[in-house]
Parts: sequence; C-alpha cells; structure tokens
Amino acid sequence: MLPLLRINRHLFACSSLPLSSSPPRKVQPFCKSLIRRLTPRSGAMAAKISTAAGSPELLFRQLFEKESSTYTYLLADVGHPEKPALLVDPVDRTVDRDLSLVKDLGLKLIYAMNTHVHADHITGTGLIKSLMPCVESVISRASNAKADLLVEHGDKIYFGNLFLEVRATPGHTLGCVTYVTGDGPDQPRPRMAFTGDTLLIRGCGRTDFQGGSSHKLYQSVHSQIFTLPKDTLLYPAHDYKGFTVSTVGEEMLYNPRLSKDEETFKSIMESLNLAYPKMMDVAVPSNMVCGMQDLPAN
Ligand SMILES: N[C@@H](CCC(=O)N[C@@H](CSS)C(=O)NCC(=O)O)C(=O)O
Repeated sequence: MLPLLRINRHLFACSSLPLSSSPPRKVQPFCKSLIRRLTPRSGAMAAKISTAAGSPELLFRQLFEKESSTYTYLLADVGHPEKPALLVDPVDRTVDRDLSLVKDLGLKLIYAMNTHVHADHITGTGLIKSLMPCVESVISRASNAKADLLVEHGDKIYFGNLFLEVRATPGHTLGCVTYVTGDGPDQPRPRMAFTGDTLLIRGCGRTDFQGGSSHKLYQSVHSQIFTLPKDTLLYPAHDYKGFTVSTVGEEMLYNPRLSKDEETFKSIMESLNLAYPKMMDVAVPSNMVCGMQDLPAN
C-alpha cells in the first residue's frame, strides 16, 4: 500500500471540491426510475455536461494487473472540454499507475466503477477516493455493497457526451453487471461491453460462491450479452491465457462453455473444481465497502 502514497494528491485534485475541506461522502441511494441518466453530482461538472460542447470522442485504454490477471479499463470523452473519464475495475496495486496515466492524458476522473464485488483482489476504488475525493465510486445496488452510486439495470452512466448502459448479468455473483457503451448516433461503433467476470474470453466466471448460479449466468449471457450486435467488442475483467479482447459473434461460436445448451453448461460448471481465490477472505469484505476501510487517513 505505501508506494501508492507517493502520488501527489494535488496533481489529481478536482477544481469543484477542494481536497482539504471535502466532507466525508455519504452513500446516497438514487431515486428509482425506469431509465435513469446518471451524471456527476458536482455542480459545475453536471451543469457543463447538460449543455456539453464538442463531439464525443472516446479515448480507451486497457490496463493489466498481473498478480490477479485483472484488466482495468480507462474511458474518457476527449471531445468534451473537461475530458471526463472513468475507470472500470481498478485494482489497489495499480492505482498509482492508473492515476498517473489519467494525469498525463489531462483527463478529469469522475467515476471509479466496479462490475461486481471481486473475490480475488482489492478494488482500487477506495484508494482512488482517498486521493481524489471528488471521484464517485460505482457498483450495482444488487451487490449490496456500499458506494457513492448504486446502479441498476437500464441506468445510463454519462461521462461527457458518452455513456455506459448498465445491464444486470448475475450468475458469477448476485450483483454482477456488464457496462455497455451507448446505443446512439454519437456513441462509439462497434459497441464495447465490459463484462467483468460474467463472460471471459473462451470462458466465464465461476459460479460456486457469492450467490453464484450457473443457471443465472447462462441466462444473463444469452439474454444480455449474446443479444448485442455480433461485432460488439468484449472486454472481460480477467484473462489467464493472454487474450485481450473478443467479440459477441466469436464467443457465441467458440466459447467452450456458453456456446453449449444450458444443461451441458451446468455440468461443465459443476466439474470445474477450482481452488478458492487466495485473497478471498480479505478481498470480499474490503470490496463490500469498495475498498474504503483501513485506508490511510487523508
Ligand atoms: N487463482 C486465482 C483465482 C482464479 C479464479 O477463481 N478466477 C475467477 C475469477 S476471480 S473470483 C473465475 O471465475 N475463474 C473462472 C475460471 O474458469 O477460471 C486466485 O487465487 O486469485
């Protein structure tokens, strides 16, 4: 943890919320509605987004954490004057690298998002918030974890003029979601889906703990991911074989688990016999509060 403290907090400070006087953030549930448009809560940013100038232009980076074989994704709208950015599934060990990149690229990080409560590593969300209190943590309401924003199926998470759509994809855990780039004239093509551990390249997340269910995972993938356009790019939270990206069409054909019928899939999942993740007993409690406990005092 200590090396992370080397980050110069002022380099990442938000203009709208001074670090020194920022109050502790409360987890405030959002009002429920059918489709909610989530924009940052800091007044200046939200006001600019609603009348945002500039054509949306996606900046995208795939980042890797080698001890847990985790991918973190950086997305930003660099067509927007403030270059608002978000991180999907940051890892505590690589927060300094990720924030340095954010700074180098002149981005304004607004969200640190999780696809689910990870069992194999500690999320970087807590450390990011300790360094940049204006960044809002995001996780699904169904995960029962604490975060600034608790998202639900159908929500749209805006960063500048780009957005991610939230799709509930339970099965690996009860609260797993897949974040999909928007469907609209100004949104990136092909679409991109950040599948967490729901769908891995030629594999999928295990279903033997944290409310896992092979029935739910199968239904989630077939109803929420395999129904996306076939050229949709798939970006998982892990890869253990060196793959970086796949497509919906490719996984529908070649995924050795999910291209099968549901009964075959269930018997494959029952016979995986995987050892429990080494960090599970530490990672799950920490990730239930988005890594916000036991952090060095600000
Ligand atoms: N050996 C690793 C954990 C490996 C593992 O269980 N990976 C999970 C995702 S992280 S909970 C998984 O779902 N794997 C599916 C598979 O088919 O491998 C460790 O000890 O951390």
